[in-house]
Amino acid sequence: MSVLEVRGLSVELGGREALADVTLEVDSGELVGLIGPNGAGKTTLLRSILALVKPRSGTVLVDGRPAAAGRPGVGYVPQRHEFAWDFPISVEDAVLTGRVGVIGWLRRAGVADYRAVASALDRVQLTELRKRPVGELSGGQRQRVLVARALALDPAILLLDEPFTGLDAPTQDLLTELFVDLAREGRALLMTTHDLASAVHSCTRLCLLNRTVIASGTPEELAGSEPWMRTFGVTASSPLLKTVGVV
Ligand SMILES: Nc1ncnc2c1ncn2[C@@H]1O[C@H](COP(=O)(O)OP(=O)(O)OP(=O)(O)O)[C@@H](O)[C@H]1O
Repeated sequence: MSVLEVRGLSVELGGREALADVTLEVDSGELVGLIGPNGAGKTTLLRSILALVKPRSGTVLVDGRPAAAGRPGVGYVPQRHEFAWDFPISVEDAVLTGRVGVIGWLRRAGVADYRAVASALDRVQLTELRKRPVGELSGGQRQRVLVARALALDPAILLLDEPFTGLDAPTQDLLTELFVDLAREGRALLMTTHDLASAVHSCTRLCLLNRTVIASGTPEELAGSEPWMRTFGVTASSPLLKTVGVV
């Protein structure tokens, strides 16, 4: 059984079809790159998996059970601008908010919660900054906080929405290495990204999306230009094809 199974998912937003008959599976041990142009429906797909968007039709199963908002087992790393960085809390407390679904809103965090936070901070190499207010962090440090916040749940699947936007090369390398390691340890990862070269290099599988799944396969299986041209609506002379190494 796959960790994530999306079957025939269609979603309408503002009277327009954002996703049409999307079928996708992500297994334990996979780092799947969700690739597509602006407006392709990538974020909508992640939000549907989190049950934050109601589909018109289709099903989403996580570990064989219907997706439900806030359920443990699904770690979500939103785009950086979606988090309230001006909220006066420390790095440690921001990461702890990732466990609210486990702790409950009105209960105090326990030893297991603080242990999970410490371990997540260690994985993103932020232990030294744990007492710093989140408002004082750089963009790269903020991105690492969001990853730690999702990891603190010890999720079976990690959903990452454009985790590399605006990051310098060393921070991007650190996170890429972490994602590859998490997949090797048996987690399932689904990541949207516009960094095509990096996705081709580091993902075990790519899912090309433009409202529906145009193609899915290992980077080697997607070595022809046709699915990329269809997904992005570009011609055979597009530099994009060079970036992904298919010409
Ligand atoms: N709340 C909303 N109401 C109406 N339409 C929406 C809403 N959110 C998104 N859309 C539309 O749904 C489509 C898919 O948007 P989505 O954000 O999922 O794309 P994306 O692939 O994540 O894009 P990007 O790469 O630009 O982040 C777009 O046409 C967008 O305008």
